[in-house]
Amino acid sequence: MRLTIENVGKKYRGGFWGLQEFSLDLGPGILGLLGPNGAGKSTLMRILATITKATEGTVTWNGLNIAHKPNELRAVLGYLPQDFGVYPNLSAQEFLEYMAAIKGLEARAARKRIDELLQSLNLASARKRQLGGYSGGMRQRVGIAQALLNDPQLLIVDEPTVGLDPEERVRFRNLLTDLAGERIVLLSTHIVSDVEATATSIALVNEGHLLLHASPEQLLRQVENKVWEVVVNSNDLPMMRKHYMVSGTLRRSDGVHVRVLAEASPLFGAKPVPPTLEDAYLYNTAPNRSQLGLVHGGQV
Ligand SMILES: Nc1ncnc2c1ncn2[C@@H]1O[C@H](COP(=O)(O)OP(=O)(O)OP(=O)(O)O)[C@@H](O)[C@H]1O
Repeated sequence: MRLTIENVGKKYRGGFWGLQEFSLDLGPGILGLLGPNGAGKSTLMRILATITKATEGTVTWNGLNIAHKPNELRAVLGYLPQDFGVYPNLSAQEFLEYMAAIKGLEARAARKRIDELLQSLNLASARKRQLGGYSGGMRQRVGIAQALLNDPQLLIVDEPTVGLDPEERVRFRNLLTDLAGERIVLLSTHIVSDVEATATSIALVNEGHLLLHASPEQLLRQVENKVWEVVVNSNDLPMMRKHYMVSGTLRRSDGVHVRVLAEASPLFGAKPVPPTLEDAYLYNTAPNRSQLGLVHGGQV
């Protein structure tokens, strides 16, 4: 199974390009599509889900152009859009039966599949309750259930953890990991820890462009020996932020522990620390990259 995206661009009305010269070649695994709001993630996902057409470039699914032959992909596609709406007066069971009918599943096979999904998504006991009374996490699990009705080979989930509490978020990530295997899963998010926990590869997207496609390990290697920690007085924080690429701060009894991204030791007393994906994300997307090269001799 292969999804190939070649030089894809999407121009919106008014001439604005939401996506440009975007290329990726994907096989089975979980791809984390990571980028800030407005980067173009949903645009790409809508093109892949055959909801909107690319203005230029091609997407092929197992060699077939999805713009010309969308049905081959649609038959094996599961899609959880960002603005997934549920019908508040339907129960989970009714909603899934309705979605199965829309997807053209045969009724008996659909009932069996719905039973399995309600069990595996821990919704069986709530199946008869109206969706309007579900928590955010439960609603997202119903969203995933409808995306899995046809046991998709390509599963697309757009910002699935938005609005979930931390416990629900962790549960959802575990669920995605369990779902991987012999399918391509595309998970779009602006939350680094979502992809840290699940992705086999990460595509960083910014301003409509693919910045890079790499494994989490490759991303971490990129910032190895470039992350430093320095303890400063809280009054010095504004100055630190002005002159350095600060990727995090922690208040402790001895002062503020500031994580700084820099090519070389940024300050006297700065300690090298192991990088995280959050550091790598900032390294690639920060607007003011000149801060990386700043080397200061003296203490703050
Ligand atoms: N229908 C549209 N018409 C015009 N511009 C659009 C349309 N949809 C998206 N855009 C613009 O295209 C760019 C990419 O949007 P997109 O929704 O793909 O980003 P995103 O990475 O998914 O961010 P978010 O998480 O905020 O949705 C943004 O600048 C957005 O304003």
